[in-house]
Amino acid sequence: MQIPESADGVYFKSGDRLLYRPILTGANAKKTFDSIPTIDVADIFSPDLEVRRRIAKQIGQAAEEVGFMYLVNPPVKPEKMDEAFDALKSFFALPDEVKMKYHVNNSPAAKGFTPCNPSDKRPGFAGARETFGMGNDYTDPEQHAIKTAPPGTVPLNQWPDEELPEFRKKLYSYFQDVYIFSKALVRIFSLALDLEETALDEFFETPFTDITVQHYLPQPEETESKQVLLPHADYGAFTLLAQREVGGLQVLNANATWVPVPVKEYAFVVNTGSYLELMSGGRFRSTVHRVCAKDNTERTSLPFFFSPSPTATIRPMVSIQSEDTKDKQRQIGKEHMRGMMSERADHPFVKKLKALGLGPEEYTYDMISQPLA
Ligand SMILES: O=C(O)CCC(=O)C(=O)O
Ligand SMILES: [Fe+2]
Repeated sequence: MQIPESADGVYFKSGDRLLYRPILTGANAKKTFDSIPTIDVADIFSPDLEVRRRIAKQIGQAAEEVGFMYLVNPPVKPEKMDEAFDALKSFFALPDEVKMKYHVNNSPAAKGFTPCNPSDKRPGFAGARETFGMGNDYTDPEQHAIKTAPPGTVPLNQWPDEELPEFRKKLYSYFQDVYIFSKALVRIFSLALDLEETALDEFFETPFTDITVQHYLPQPEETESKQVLLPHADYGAFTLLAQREVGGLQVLNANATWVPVPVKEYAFVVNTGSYLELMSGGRFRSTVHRVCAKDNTERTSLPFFFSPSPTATIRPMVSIQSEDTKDKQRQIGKEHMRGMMSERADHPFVKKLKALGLGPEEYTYDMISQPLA
């Protein structure tokens, strides 16, 4: 999808839709945020429900007013974050021909390495970044606590065990902690909607998890305004982003002004995505953001995308506040397949599905982990 540019507003992508927000100035300007709120979650596992409710109130307010927040003192230790970033640094430092062994085209779920390709015409990709991704793969024993793989399942994740024997262990150690944190946040969001604390649990029994690490490359000829990740809204339930040393993330407010999200060491930047927007009847916002290159430096960002189970069908769980979400329901597995089909036309798995003549209505998430006939 090409994203048009305009002097009067901002075009952005959400899932497979193109949306627009006008710049409002003077008398038209709305009351909106100009910074990202900070919330202390040190007591997220407190046995006292009232303490958890207090955290939920603050997080709910931030999700409604901004859609982005810093969560400080999270239950993921600084050492874990450092280990994950260090492991990623060693991965991206490998020679290209080694990284190419783990190319996303080897994985039906497009997990693994995507090289930086200057001729890649996809928005935000041209010469800007390379990525490494991992996510749901129940053939990995590290995920057996969530689920074991049904017979015939093919592996989806790819690990550079040969070159970096510690990489997988370090990334999984981080994954396990952010996973537990995310499950706790599901309950916090439930409380924030004045629901029973466990009311949303059933949607997240075997959640979609996805880490897609972005390694932004230095942009020697560019000024600060070069967009290296184009404006978009995340479509998951929520995202837990870890940043280290170099910033560049910006968030769009209601007047279409870009608000910076500078690095706060060892905090998570948490943003609510379109699935939680729908489940919250439009209360929690899926806010537009982008990344701009800065000072010709490289940057690595580590997002953990957390979504309902592929088998879940989500719906508004409280009264509807925004017309946008009226009467909507979404089948998560199908949404995922549609996203993959629209974003990765050149992927062999996507081509194979097309060759079989299957239309979007026939896609099921199981197709990804079972060999295609
Ligand atoms: O690199 C960042 O800081 C943000 C990444 C992001 O927004 C995304 O991957 O969806
Ligand atoms: Fe994002």
